[in-house]
Amino acid sequence: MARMLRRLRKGFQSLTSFSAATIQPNLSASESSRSEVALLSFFSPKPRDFSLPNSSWGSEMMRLYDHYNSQCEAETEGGQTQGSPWQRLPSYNRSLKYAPGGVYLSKIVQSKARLFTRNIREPGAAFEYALFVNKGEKKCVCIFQAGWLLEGPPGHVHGGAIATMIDTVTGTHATFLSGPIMTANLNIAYRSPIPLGSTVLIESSLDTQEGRKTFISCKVMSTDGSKLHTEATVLFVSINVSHLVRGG
Ligand SMILES: CCCCCCCC/C=C\CCCCCCCC(=O)SCCNC(=O)CCNC(=O)[C@H](O)C(C)(C)COP(=O)(O)OP(=O)(O)OC[C@H]1O[C@@H](n2cnc3c(N)ncnc32)[C@H](O)[C@@H]1OP(=O)(O)O
Repeated sequence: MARMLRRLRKGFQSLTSFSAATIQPNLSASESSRSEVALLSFFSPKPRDFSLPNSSWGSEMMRLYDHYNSQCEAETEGGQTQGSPWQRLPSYNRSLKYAPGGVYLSKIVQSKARLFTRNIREPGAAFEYALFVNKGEKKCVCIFQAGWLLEGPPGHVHGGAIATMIDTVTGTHATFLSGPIMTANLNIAYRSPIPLGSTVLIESSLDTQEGRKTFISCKVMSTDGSKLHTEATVLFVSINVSHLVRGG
């Protein structure tokens, strides 16, 4: 049990200690990002980072990725990091890779467990997204391209898929700010439908932290900011990681 808890804690801690990707000097940011993925998958034993660009990303997704990624802290040749409040958060297909599960999960289920938003293999089919956190302003921006498997109303994104992305972005943001949390309350107002295949911005901002409670607001908008698609308020409650192992 103590070993399980140590592994869970390690997973949460790693969320706040990522360093931004190093950009190769002779390539454009997009070329560099794409080649980084290819190289990683061939030579690195590291798990795949799903928030790096892939061939399914459209031009708007790439433009926004390059825009935010260029503002992130970069490692200099001396191994120092340049002071920038922005940081790109990597994203893996297991929420906590080493979490052994609770008494309520069999070993078979746990070994097959995959993060909901990262479990469809075909690039571009479902949730394509990358998150950037601004430590100074305590806000987080996600660029999200909604694939064809997320259809709800004809030609538009399912409300449950939008809720999933809001929970994912604000939940990651709350974890970054407050450590291990669970969503206690999620209120959503759907203002205008999101066309399937489009790229949108999801902005998460901290409202208040009161004891164990972290209150976050979230907006889903068109990339030029002219259209509000969805807004939400979310309450997260800090938990002791043993809450997850014991099954609540
Ligand atoms: C899971 C963590 C994710 C980490 C990410 C890791 C790295 C990143 C990797 C990948 C990114 C993906 C990120 C995804 C994130 C998704 C997160 C989810 O979707 S979580 C699943 C859905 N949520 C549940 O299943 C909760 C079920 N509920 C519970 O377990 C409990 O009710 C809990 C923990 C929420 C609270 O239980 P208590 O016993 O610990 O605490 P009490 O005393 O009830 O509440 C504490 C305070 O909060 C208020 N509170 C609690 N629930 C409330 C509610 N529903 N509405 C309003 N207030 C509430 C209470 O009134 C109290 O306030 P007063 O201190 O008295 O002021």
